[in-house]
Amino acid sequence: MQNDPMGAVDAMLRSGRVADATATVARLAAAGHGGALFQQALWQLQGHPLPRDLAAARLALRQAADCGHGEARLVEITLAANGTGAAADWPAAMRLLAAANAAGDPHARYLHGLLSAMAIDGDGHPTTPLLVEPLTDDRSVRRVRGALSVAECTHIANAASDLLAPAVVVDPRTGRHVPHPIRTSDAGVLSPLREDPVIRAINVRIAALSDTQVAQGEALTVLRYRPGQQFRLHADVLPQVRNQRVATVLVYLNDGFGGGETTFPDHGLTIRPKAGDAIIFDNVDAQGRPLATARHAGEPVRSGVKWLATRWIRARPFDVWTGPETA
Ligand SMILES: O=C(O)CCC(=O)C(=O)O
Ligand SMILES: [Fe+2]
Repeated sequence: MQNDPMGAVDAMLRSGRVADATATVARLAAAGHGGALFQQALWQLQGHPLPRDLAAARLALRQAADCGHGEARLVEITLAANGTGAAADWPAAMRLLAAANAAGDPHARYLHGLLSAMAIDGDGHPTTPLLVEPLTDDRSVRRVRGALSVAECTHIANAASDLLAPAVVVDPRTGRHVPHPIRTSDAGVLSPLREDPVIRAINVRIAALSDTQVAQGEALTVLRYRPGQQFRLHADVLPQVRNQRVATVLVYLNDGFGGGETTFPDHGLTIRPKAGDAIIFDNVDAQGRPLATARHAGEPVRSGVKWLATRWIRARPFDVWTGPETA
């Protein structure tokens, strides 16, 4: 136990001694223990058991990284790129990534490889315009073929794979979780902690494709549909929110499965998923009123597994930490 003070902290948490655990971590962090600094940063990012303090988390990560804590270094790179706890600083994130790569970190090397294959400038913005093809006469549904590479699609699916959970809603009568009536797929949300520079650059690309700012996007959500699973006919607009979902970008992460088409019945439109293709559609009209014709469905998957990433885009910048319901 003496050699592994963080093991003792785990034991305290398991036995419900939360105050002891936070006090021990605070003491170790003040003494410059990398693992404790990293733990403190994670708690400050999650907002429990410590209050959320994104700027303090960044400081703790910096100190942990200086102690040679490899995971802290990777999280610091992620947050520097996506602007958590400080303004987004792509060049700084790239310098930190290059240093981690030079120090032999295999994950940094992998991320660096994916980023090197992207056509992006020194701020992580796409340099080559992608062709946006209208799929409806009113141009409210559009497609960009090959918006993402196969390697990028695989990276997104892998980044969410340990987060995937069945869709549930709370039954107002019993208070129990019951299966979601509309969507039966599993989902995982790539919060800023998971929005590494590769995913950040993809979110910036999605913003460019949809002519929006990256800050308007909700966290990228990955959906996985197994045979029989579907997203029944629905609209993406939310009831009673001030900051409405004005547009949606879907990216198909794979293909080769049976079924799983995206349909817009009011447009008579059926889209066959192809890995890397992005579908962009408006959920509201020019006055900001919900567009009835934006109703759409993910048809049941008949065979194989369908993977998709969704970015719901708000009218104004959206704080991903406060969650979709409170915005
Ligand atoms: O799976 C699909 O094709 C549709 C997904 C969808 O409607 C959504 O993510 O909002
Ligand atoms: Fe949808």
